[in-house]
Amino acid sequence: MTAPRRFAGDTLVIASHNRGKVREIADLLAAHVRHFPSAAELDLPEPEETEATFVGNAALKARAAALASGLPALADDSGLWVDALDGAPGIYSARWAGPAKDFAAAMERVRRELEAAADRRGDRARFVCALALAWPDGHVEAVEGTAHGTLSFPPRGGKGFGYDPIFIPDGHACTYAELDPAQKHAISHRADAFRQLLARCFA
Ligand SMILES: O=P(O)(O)OP(=O)(O)OP(=O)(O)OC[C@H]1O[C@@H](n2cnc3c(O)ncnc32)[C@H](O)[C@@H]1O
Ligand SMILES: [Mg+2]
Repeated sequence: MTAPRRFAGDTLVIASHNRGKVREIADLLAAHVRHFPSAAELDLPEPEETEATFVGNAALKARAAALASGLPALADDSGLWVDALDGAPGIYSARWAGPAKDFAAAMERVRRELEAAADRRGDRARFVCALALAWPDGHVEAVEGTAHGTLSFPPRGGKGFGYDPIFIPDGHACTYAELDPAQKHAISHRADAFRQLLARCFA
């Protein structure tokens, strides 16, 4: 096995067009990287996510941004995995919200499909976050983090983004959207992935 490649520079492109994610990634990176322009700030195109896995799509997005910018780039591909829906919406989590990014509608679809699920496997779910760090020469390092929990309806809380208002992380009584950013960072799927990436590429 070859050793992981370390990140040595002071600028890392955040290859995401999702402002909620970019904010969380910037928080989690702040102590380790000096400059982290986002793909939107650099006007980089948003590639089509054609892979079948979180890691595959994270690598695709990171590689595209590294090639287009000539700088190392970090991408996040994440989503909500609902046990009773066999993992849906999963890698399609953003697509369930449609071009208008209507997460109220996407959360309502989760509720409807959960209610209709024939085998009533309950309300267990997890958030998954794959992070991929790519260099302009095409090299990629990738990790995947998870946070387990249950779903709760109606949606609650005004913090966070996306599906946060329906996800209650294990060990808590409130949803992700009711937690302050620092509390979410202590337990989130994204923080879990960052712990692994920092140990692998920034140590
Ligand atoms: O691909 P980029 O440009 O990074 O932005 P995106 O929003 O399309 O991101 P994804 O393709 O990874 O889709 C992930 C979806 O899952 C949702 N999601 C990911 N992490 C989340 C979190 O911490 N809390 C709530 N929802 C989350 C989020 O709203 C996205 O719609
Ligand atoms: Mg996306």
